[in-house]
Amino acid sequence: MYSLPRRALGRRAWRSVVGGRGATVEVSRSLSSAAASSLIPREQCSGFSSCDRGCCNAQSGDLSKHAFTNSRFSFNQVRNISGACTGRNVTADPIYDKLRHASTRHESTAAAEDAPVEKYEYQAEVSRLLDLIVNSLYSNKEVFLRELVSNASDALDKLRFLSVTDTSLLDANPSLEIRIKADRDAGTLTITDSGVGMTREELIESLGTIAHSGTAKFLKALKENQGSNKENNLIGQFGVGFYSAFLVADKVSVSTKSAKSDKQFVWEGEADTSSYTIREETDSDKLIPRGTSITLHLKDAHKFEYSDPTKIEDLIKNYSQFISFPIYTWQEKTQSKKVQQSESDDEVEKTEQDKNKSMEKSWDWELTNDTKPIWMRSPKEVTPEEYNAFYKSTFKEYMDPQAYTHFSAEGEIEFKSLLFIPPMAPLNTEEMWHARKGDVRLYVKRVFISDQFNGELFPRYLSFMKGIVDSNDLPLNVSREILQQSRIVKMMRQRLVRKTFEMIEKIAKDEDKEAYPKFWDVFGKNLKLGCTEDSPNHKRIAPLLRFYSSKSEDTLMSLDEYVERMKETQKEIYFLAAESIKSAKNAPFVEDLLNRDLEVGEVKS
Ligand SMILES: Nc1ncnc2c1ncn2[C@@H]1O[C@H](COP(=O)(O)OP(=O)(O)OP(=O)(O)O)[C@@H](O)[C@H]1O
Repeated sequence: MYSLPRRALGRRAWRSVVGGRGATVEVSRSLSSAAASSLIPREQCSGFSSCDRGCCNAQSGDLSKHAFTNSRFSFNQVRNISGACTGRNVTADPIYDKLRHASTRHESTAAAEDAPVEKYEYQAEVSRLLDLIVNSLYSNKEVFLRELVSNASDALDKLRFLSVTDTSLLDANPSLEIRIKADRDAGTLTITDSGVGMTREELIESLGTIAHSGTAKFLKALKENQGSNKENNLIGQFGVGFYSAFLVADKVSVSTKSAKSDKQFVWEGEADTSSYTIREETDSDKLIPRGTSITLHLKDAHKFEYSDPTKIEDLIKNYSQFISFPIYTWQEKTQSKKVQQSESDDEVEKTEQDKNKSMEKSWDWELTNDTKPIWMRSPKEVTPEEYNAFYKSTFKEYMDPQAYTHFSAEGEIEFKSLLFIPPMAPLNTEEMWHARKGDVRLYVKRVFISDQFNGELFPRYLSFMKGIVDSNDLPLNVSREILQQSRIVKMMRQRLVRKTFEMIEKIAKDEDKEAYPKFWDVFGKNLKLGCTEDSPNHKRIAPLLRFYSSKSEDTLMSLDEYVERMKETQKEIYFLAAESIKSAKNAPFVEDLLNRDLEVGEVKS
């Protein structure tokens, strides 16, 4: 009864059922590749030919080759790398050498004899973003800590994953942790992780360009909302990643030692400038075994608040309680201390307590979060507030999910999962039909593997789902190819889809009659697409479809309700693809059906 054959729908209506043309639109190029295509070809590059030593032209071919193959370098960065042509052997890194040699500006200033400071220009988009952040009136500035801790956690995840195949990466420091130190006297806040760290090129690539999804999305939304007063709220909605440090700091310094390199580098940026610097760390007191240490030099207006260890502890508990690595904060402790008993007469006067103890203040690291992943806990122990908080902190969302489910699959395959239906569709409608990085995080035995396998775990029409999947059966070195051929993954996918339907069905039966229309408004198109793309689940999806009709003009109705109202002699379901119920009713042949008291459904065209 529910099958909707293409013939019966007609071309226009069919298109509307499968989601319209939008369903096949490709995601537009990312900002990073757009940046790559805007790189200036060698022959147009004045920067190369102005080298006063005449050596850069000879090398520029190498540079442009590098620039075009590495989409994240903008020409500005390439051109402004300083220290060029000095012949100084700053680093053995071949890419860096090429960039350095090709540069024509000589802006390096030697901070120490052997550690020249290299100055770089930000990509234009970053400058714009920084300008917005620095001058932002966005009041919820504390989100910066959530962003930096989440980056630290990502860096630890990356290291843990790499160390599965190369245990030597952990040699320098076996512990995987985050430490946060608020220093009242210095007015600084330092977040240190023992994660994967960054090489010099990674620093340039990551902290000088916009090559990552969250910030790119932010900029896109910003463009779409230009001139409106929504700009400040967008910071909260999208998160601006690392750059959010400038919400509270006027200078940020990042000291980082990659697991892949034997050198440590320091990146420094200040608010209100269009450039940043990088130098090698040579001070032996400041060397770290591996990882990244980010120091925020707090703005005067925020010094008091964010150099307060208690405030930092509260923020971590609030925003980052679900990070699965230990987060230690530097806290002052008051301990009772035993004192030597004096035999003098004066001492006899003191109370017993005073005699034996006095209070002692000291500073120490204190574990501030619970490191057991929420999906490993029993659903009975987790509160709805915790699920909502987990959703918001993990997926950087600012609203609660519409629904969630937490379950373990046992038997032939074993995995645990926590799935969420978001409250809103992606702002960029083109993204609606594509698996987005970050939405489904795959773990194997608690080790984070990737957040780019949504397409393997969910069908396209459910690409809006977010969640965690932690498998006990997959190998740790799992790749997309393995996933695509794996029988285990096929079974996991079936279970995940089934659980998703259960959640949607639950919303449909919710006592709150507004809940399902709200869901339908956001994700109705997805279900229509599912109806045509997922024939094995056809019968499960069809009862979830909703329409307006000539007898239900203001309230969405289901096919079941239509069937219940059908006349005894009526054999067919009548429907029409139209822009609105009003235009459907005006269609000439509908009039005849209405005169015969037959109900006509409307499918949005
Ligand atoms: N603590 C860190 N350790 C290692 N790399 C880092 C660290 N912090 C930032 N990075 C690098 O800088 C990049 C940019 O960080 P940023 O927070 O701006 O965006 P993101 O985390 O990639 O994206 P999003 O904020 O959308 O999740 C990261 O992708 C990562 O490569």
